[in-house]
Formats: sequence, structure tokens, C-alpha cells
Amino acid sequence: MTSHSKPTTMTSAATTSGTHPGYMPGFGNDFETEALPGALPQGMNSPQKCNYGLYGEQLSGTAFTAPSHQNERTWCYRIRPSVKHSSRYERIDLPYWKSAPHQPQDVTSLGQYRWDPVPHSDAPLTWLTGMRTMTTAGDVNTQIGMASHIYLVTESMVDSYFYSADSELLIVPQEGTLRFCTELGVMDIAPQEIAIIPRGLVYRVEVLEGPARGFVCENYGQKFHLPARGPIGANCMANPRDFKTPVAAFEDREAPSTVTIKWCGQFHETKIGHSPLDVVAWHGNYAPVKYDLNTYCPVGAVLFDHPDPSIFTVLTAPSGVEGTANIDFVLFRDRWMVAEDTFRPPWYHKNIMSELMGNIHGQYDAKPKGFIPGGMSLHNMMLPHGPDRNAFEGASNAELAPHKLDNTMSFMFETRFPQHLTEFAAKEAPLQDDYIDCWESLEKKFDGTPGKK
Ligand SMILES: O=C(O)Cc1cc(O)ccc1O
Ligand SMILES: [Fe+2]
Repeated sequence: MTSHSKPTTMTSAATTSGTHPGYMPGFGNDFETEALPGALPQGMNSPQKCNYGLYGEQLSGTAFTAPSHQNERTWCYRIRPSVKHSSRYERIDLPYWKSAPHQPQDVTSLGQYRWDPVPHSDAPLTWLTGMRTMTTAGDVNTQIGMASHIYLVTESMVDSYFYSADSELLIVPQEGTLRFCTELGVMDIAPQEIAIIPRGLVYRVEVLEGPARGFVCENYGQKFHLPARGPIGANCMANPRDFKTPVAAFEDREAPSTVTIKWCGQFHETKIGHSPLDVVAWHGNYAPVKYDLNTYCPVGAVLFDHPDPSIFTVLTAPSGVEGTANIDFVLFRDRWMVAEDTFRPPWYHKNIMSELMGNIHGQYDAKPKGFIPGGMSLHNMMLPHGPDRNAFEGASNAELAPHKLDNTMSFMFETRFPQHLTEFAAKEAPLQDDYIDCWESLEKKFDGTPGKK
């Protein structure tokens, strides 16, 4: 384990030094949690005076008037209100973190692209300086679309905090373990887990085991929620109880610090004389959450054919057009392949949605070589793709016994909007120039005679 500064412990009801204070199960639940007994007002939100001299503050994640089944907000009881910071907002530059609309002049996004893992360098990088935008889609100002990023993190944030007013972040670690110390509690996140940090929530990221690399989907639009299961029923896929939200934990610490804010694609900084992670108690349904991808229960073909990948949707973020996601987060995990007389890997296809994929672990069935852990690929709107020649030949000729697809975990950020490459993705990241050659050797088998070739 390499850690560049000691992880901090925040005060919580359950804290014994060094251990994690704990999590509460459920997705979108109305939680209540307090780090000190009696800190949470009961039966009301705004008592004339809060216990312990705390300030009450509401964090709204949806419009006040959003339909009640979508309405999200959290009441925080904190040592100081968020508005107490000591300087005006000053613009700063984080040149590698881009927002849509962003279409650099001499970069084309029309093509099939694949990248090797972005390597670590000697540079010390934090969650903020280590964020590398690969693609952007939609428009951050109108709260539509997304960006995909790779993060390379070696250093903990010290007396430095961040929030994004633009987006919620879906975090998919591939290497290393990070600790997210947030206003609402502490989450530790390792590879094969994911986390969602809501828009507006202040946090600091610490390296528990580094260097850390992973993928981020920055969602400018409506929040991720669990997909409707339809005829699948009440169980399987992602089950709500497997999502974990941290219990309240706080810091009562005075130190010259900064809060960086992402707002309309710009970054600003303000000075603050204390830790803003000072929420002693909270209740509500707008909160960070983590999820172990190994608890995802895949449902698939049990007799023949290959279903659409939407069958593997973990989370979906709506776009306003029914059934057409701003973003689907789709998981290709280990599973049994049992389909009879079936070409089992993904079929060849062109898709109106834009597919950005990342490999977390192992080998992906449509691309046995070249798409490696830490690597990414982009198959943009209406661009053809599918199995490479090896995958095609292997799957066309394999004996169709039940077969365990083991040692595999990849994912897709699929959006209805075209994704545009950044200069970093096109020029600095390890783009595989020969990617499209993986289909070049697919041969013509047709010779005018019927029968299976
Ligand atoms: O392109 C890909 O590899 C992702 C994908 C997987 C699948 O099983 C069906 C369609 C699809 O786009
Ligand atoms: Fe695809």
C-alpha cells in the first residue's frame, strides 16, 4: 500500500479510530443519521435553535416542485452554514477537465476508437489535477449530456475541498482505493465498486491505496436511478439494498483551506478557515451512495439469442424522452453462456446511442485482445462495430456447451448524444492507431451456395 498522507478519521457515532464508521443500505431511501446523540431535530426541520448550537441547512437535489417520487433533498445540521467562507470566488484553471460543448478545432470524433490504459506519471496528482476528460456530450449549461473522464490520483487532497454544481459524478475505480470524505459521511471505494457523488455535495478525496486510476461519468442531466425491471419483476439486476450510503461523520477543524467549485464548466476557488465537512447530523434522500458491482444479478438468454445490452443496465439517467436515456450505465460481468445455436458474443451493429466502454478487469468477449483493464473504447452514434475476427471465428465455431464467461468486468456509459473527443483523448492518451484493423481480416464467406459455412 502506498499512501501519501494518512487518511483522516471523521467523528461519527460509530467511529473507533481507523475503522470505517459504516453505511446504511438502500437506494434513494429517506435516511436519518446523527454523529452526536440528539443532534437531529425530531418532528420538524427548522427548530428556533438547533441542539449543540448547530445551523440547519437544506441541500436540494431537485426543484422544490419536482414530483414527489422524484423529489430529493437533505436537511443538514452543521457547525457553520456553507455560506461562511472568507473570500470571493476566483476563477482558476484545471486545463484537463473539460465540459460540453467542447469540440476542439482539429479533432475528429467520427471513428471507432480504442485506448490503452492512460499511464501514471511521476507528477503528483489529486482528484482535481488528475482528472483527464476523454469525451464530452450535450451541454453543461442546459444540463443535458455527460462527460467521460479518466482519473489518475496519487495524492490526497489536504485542506482542499471540491464540489460540482454542474453534475453528479459516477465513479468507477479500476486501480487503487480512494476515500471520499463528504459532508454527509465517508465512503471508501475500491475496484469493482462504484460510487455516486451528488451535484453540490462538498468532499475531499484521499488516497488509501495508490496510485489510483479509474473512470468517471459526469452526468449533467437528471440523476441516475434504478431502471424499471418490467416483466423481470421485483428482483435481480441491481437490488436497492446493495447500495450503501455513509452514516453522518463530521470534522470540527480550523485550518486555512480552499473550496474549488465546478460551475458551468468553469472552476472557481474560495478560501475558508475551517473544514466544510462539518455536518453533525442529517436526514433526507439526497446523499452519496456506493455499490459493489459483484452484487449485480445479471439476467440473460437462457435458451437462444443475444438480448440487447440494456438487459445489463445497472443505473439509468433519463433525458426527458421516454425510454431514451441521457446515460445508461451498463455492466458486462462474469456470467454463464448457455444459449443454443446462437452466436453468443455481441452481434455486429450500428447504434443511435453512443457507446463509451471501459475495462475494469479481465477480458471482454467481443474483443479478446487489445481492450485491456484500464483501457477504453468509443463507438459513437451510428458507427458500425462488433466482435473482432478472433472473437467472430471463435464464437462461430465453438462447441455450444454451457460456458462460464469468467474473469471479465467491463462497462458502458451509453448516451443518446454524440460524444466528442478532447485534445487529450485524441493526442495525449494512448490511442490505438490500428484499432479498426481488428475487423480488416473478417473474410467473405459467401459463395452463393446455401448451408452453414
Ligand atoms: O459494442 C459493445 O461491445 C457493447 C454491446 C454489447 C452487447 O452485448 C450488445 C450490444 C452492444 O453494443
Ligand atoms: Fe456496441
